[in-house]
Amino acid sequence: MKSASLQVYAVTTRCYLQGKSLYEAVKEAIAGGATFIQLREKDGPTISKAALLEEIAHIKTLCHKHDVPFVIDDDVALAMETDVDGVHVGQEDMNCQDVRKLIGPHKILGVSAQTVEQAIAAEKQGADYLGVGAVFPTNSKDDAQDVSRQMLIDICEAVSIPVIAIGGITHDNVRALKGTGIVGVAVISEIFKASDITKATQTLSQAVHKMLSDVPTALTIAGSDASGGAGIQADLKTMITNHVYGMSAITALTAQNTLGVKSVMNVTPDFLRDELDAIFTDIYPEAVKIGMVSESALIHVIKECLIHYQAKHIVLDPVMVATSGAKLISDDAMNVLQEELIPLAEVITPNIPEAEILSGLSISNAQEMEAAAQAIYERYHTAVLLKGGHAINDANDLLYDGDIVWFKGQRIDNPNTHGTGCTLSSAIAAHLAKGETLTSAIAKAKQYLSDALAAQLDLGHGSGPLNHDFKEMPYDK
Ligand SMILES: Nc1ncnc2c1ncn2[C@@H]1O[C@H](COP(=O)(O)OP(=O)(O)OP(=O)(O)O)[C@@H](O)[C@H]1O
Ligand SMILES: Cc1ncc(CO)c(N)n1
Ligand SMILES: [Mg+2]
Repeated sequence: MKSASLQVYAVTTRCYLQGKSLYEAVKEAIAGGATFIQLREKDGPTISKAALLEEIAHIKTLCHKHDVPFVIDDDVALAMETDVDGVHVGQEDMNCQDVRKLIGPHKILGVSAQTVEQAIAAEKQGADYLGVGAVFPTNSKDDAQDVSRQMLIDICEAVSIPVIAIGGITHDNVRALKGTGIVGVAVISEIFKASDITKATQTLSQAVHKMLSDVPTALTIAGSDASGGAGIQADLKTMITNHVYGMSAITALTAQNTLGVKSVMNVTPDFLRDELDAIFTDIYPEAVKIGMVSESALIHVIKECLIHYQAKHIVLDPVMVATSGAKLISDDAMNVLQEELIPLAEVITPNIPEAEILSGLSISNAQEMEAAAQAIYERYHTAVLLKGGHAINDANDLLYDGDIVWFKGQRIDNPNTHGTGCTLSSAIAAHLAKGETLTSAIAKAKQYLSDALAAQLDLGHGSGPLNHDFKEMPYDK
């Protein structure tokens, strides 16, 4: 069995067929691109044994004609009697080692798993693939246990046999499974509940192919840093090392290095619009990071384009001052940024001085960070990640989105912090592009930043850049 045959795995049900025979329904599903068929009789067969055997023989011939594997759920004896391609068993069914012995080495054995331990055990006992779920809420299986995205990722990493996801999957939500490591999805109602089964399978199949083949994409709208440690350059390095395809709309060129900013040349609003049009009409970014934008005319263009193209997962780093102390935004643009861009963002990432300006409160301890983050949140209704890099003792960042979540970090003894803010915000965007939740994107981004800082690169005469491409020495909290 090839992994490719697991891409669109159709699990049958008689619930919704309304007079159509199961054979007809399977035929339509295969015509629409189903690559695997599992016969499942949730409450036992509703037809006579003789009719069932005849139906199975019929479906088996059809599947073999189209090179589609055909297995039976639970009923090992029936699978052997009908000599189909294999069986699928759950944790409550027969032990998989015993099933493997019964069916022999050549038949397909699929196993349902909900934990890493179950997955590893099933692989050891001879499973050919794993079905993991429920990944979304579902009505098709009452006892289905919820499996988080992280659990799905952990299971895919823990085993070398192919993994498919199951449970509540539709053509609309399948994108969210991107980047988990699965090779396909199993569905019941998305296919068999449809009045046009062929069309529904085609739509699902297209969405699955897109989910499996696309690399995640992200865009940074920011300024270029000639010395490569911050801005666009930091963002693109961050995106590629976090396995996301990065694109850039440059708002300004800065002649800067680790000692400071010598001069700035903004692009024209028309040129920025051309950049954004070129990007959004071709390779659509699944997340957007916004960094340095120093003029209000540029902010207007960004706002219009983000709304026009319905941009998602916007991470706004309200860059005001460079690490070296240089001012990177005009006062007038500051106000426009606050009023026009902050409300569009999924999260904003001010450092302590920026949060003081945005909240009008002074910050000198953790309680004051919480109060300032809450004040900013209440004003703009946008989640706030208040970064603690400018605090003295630690490097704890605070997310306020109605609730408070602290992301704890140890202060790393490294004076080379040029571009930490840019790196953190683009890493968050990269993980959002991969489908992570906001809190898990922030946790992973912070870990990446800590590792890049702990790698102790020491370049330039001032506060130098991070090692975006560290390979070893992961920083252990
Ligand atoms: N010495 C350090 N050790 C560990 N983490 C740090 C250190 N300095 C900064 N950080 C972390 O780096 C991230 C960026 O925070 P910081 O407050 O430095 O942002 P910033 O001032 O916007 O950065 P930039 O100077 O690049 O604009 C945060 O997650 C912060 O906790
Ligand atoms: C271009 C650019 N963007 C952001 C920062 C913030 O550190 C910087 N120094 N330069
Ligand atoms: Mg910053």
